[in-house]
Amino acid sequence: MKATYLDSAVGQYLLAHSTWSDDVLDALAVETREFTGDSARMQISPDQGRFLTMITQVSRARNVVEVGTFTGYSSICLARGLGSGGRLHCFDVSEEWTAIARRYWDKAGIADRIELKIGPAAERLKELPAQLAVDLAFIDADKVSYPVYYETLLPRLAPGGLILVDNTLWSGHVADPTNDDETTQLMREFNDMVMNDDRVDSIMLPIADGLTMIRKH
Ligand SMILES: C[S@@+](CC[C@H](N)C(=O)[O-])C[C@H]1O[C@@H](n2cnc3c(N)ncnc32)[C@H](O)[C@@H]1O
Repeated sequence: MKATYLDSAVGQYLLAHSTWSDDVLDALAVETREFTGDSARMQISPDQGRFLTMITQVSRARNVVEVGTFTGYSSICLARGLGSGGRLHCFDVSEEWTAIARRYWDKAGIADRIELKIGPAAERLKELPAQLAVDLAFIDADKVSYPVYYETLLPRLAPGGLILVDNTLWSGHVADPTNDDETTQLMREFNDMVMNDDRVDSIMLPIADGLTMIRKH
């Protein structure tokens, strides 16, 4: 488990009572650590991955957008939750990291459901076809651009559509009034923006580093 807001015994119990064991994802986690070193911390955790698969399934999402693909862990989890004909549109700036993702999409047998666009997502998101209605989006890229990703994706969602946003608890720093580092302040501003947006309802879940689930009215 990544950052946890539970004590360790409860955290271990939770892990032992959730299903997620998977050879492809385990191998991807190992290769990501070997190839990217410290950057491997950016990868989502297995419990979060299982949640992404389940929420994609239960929401019956057909068109899913991911902003921040890295080496592919979350994209595999999202793509696995898609029903027949479903598509995942991925965005990332890194050719190098997403080359690993492409290999694992093949291994996981889901490459034909995924389209990847390389470049700054704030620009490349504008290339999504105008008629494409997004059912579910997962935002997990540069924190400074979270408001732009949110404002770009929200109008594309049908009523009932979902946006999931990662790292919204930022290791708990957002709730520490003595912490005023730049990213903590950005995350607080983003969280306040969502909370004050009357177009949506939202819930902040203590999964991994905080995952906010936002539902458009
Ligand atoms: C936290 S990682 C994503 C982790 C991924 N969801 C996973 O499960 O492994 C953030 C990713 O955002 C990408 N990124 C950073 N700035 C970006 C930008 N302006 N546009 C698109 N992607 C960006 C990085 O290249 C990195 O791969």
